[in-house]
Amino acid sequence: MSKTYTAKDVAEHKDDQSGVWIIVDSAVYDVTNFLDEHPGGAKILKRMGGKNATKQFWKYHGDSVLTKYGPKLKIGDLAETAKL
Ligand code: HEM
Repeated sequence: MSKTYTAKDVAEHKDDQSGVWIIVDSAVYDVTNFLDEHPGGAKILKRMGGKNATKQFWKYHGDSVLTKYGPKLKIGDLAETAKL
């Protein structure tokens, strides 16, 4: 079973200390260990830490990016949109 997180949980993870989590669509990703690997750079990703990055994500990437990295980085779903 996948975990669910609230937007508040995600908002508490926005720096090196707490970890960097982002929301894309209804999923939560922990990109803490991906920051230095990100081809678009750590800075732009860090800036979205704790936030809903859906709009920014789809502006720069296609489905294939989530197919490739999603399984590695996804930690759960957003509680508000989780289907029971
Ligand atoms: C789960 C989160 C993310 C993953 C796995 C990811 C992965 C990647 C990958 C694999 C690329 C290389 C280009 C490609 O294959 O399409 C890339 C490029 C890029 N990403 Fe991300 N990214 C993430 C989140 C974000 C976010 C939130 C932003 C913006 C705030 C962002 C901005 C960019 C930019 C600007 C590029 C460079 C595009 C270019 O040079 O044309 N990424 N990212």
